Amino acid sequence: MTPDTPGPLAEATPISPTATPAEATAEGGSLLAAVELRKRFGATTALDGASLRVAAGEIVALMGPSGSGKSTLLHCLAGIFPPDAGEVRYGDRSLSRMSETARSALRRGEFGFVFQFGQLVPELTCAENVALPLRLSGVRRREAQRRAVGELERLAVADVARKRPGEVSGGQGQRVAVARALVTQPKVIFADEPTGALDSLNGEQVMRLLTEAARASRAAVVLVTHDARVAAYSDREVVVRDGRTRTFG
Ligand SMILES: Nc1ncnc2c1ncn2[C@@H]1O[C@H](COP(=O)(O)OP(=O)(O)OP(=O)(O)O)[C@@H](O)[C@H]1O
Repeated sequence: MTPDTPGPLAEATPISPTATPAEATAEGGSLLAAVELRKRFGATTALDGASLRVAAGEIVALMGPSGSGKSTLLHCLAGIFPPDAGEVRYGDRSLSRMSETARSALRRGEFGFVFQFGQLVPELTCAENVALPLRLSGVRRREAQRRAVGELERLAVADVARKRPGEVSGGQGQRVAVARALVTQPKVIFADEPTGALDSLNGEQVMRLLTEAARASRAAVVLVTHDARVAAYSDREVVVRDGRTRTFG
């Protein structure tokens, strides 16, 4: 973004807190909440009392120095690994009290993921990659393919539907990954450095498409980034430092 370009928030559609789906809202109106999370890896303390609340439809950027615990917080929030202490709540459910089967059903059904590298299956076409989460949820092949192509159109990469990930550019591949994260209409999208491997123009495009699509489907986004231009697409920035969150939203 050039300095004279209006910031992305200027043209973003404001979100309404009343859009929160009542059935998935914890006390205090948050969809997802981390309370006093602690996590160690051997002698390293990754999280040291990190807390965060995310409202339905809200886009939150986690920022902070390298090694401060951002990715660990994102992984705990997504139920990918458990905290040693503290609690993650999704609506009125505690992730730590759920079985691993229930947690993975939650991840498949309600969450979407976008990472920096290597997330597309190289043997499948881009459309098949986007259709994959639907197929895993039992959607029939033809319907999954139809919805995948629709999602690729929304991300302006329908032309790569039949190509394999190795045949598309980094920016196109990342849009395909965003399409795959959105195709199940998740309530929360977790994105860890989603533009980290892209140049700034492609990074801006991916962020614009990701946030527009998330707002259109009222999905919340939890985003880890080092880049202030990427964080500018969020509604709120939370700084993680030494395993602690500096704000509690
Ligand atoms: N699987 C792991 N095994 C051992 N140590 C880990 C593991 N994952 C994270 N850590 C350590 O925990 C701390 C927090 O790591 P984390 O990846 O959460 O930080 P980060 O803020 O996301 O960093 P970066 O911005 O560099 O990606 C670091 O000291 C890291 O080395």
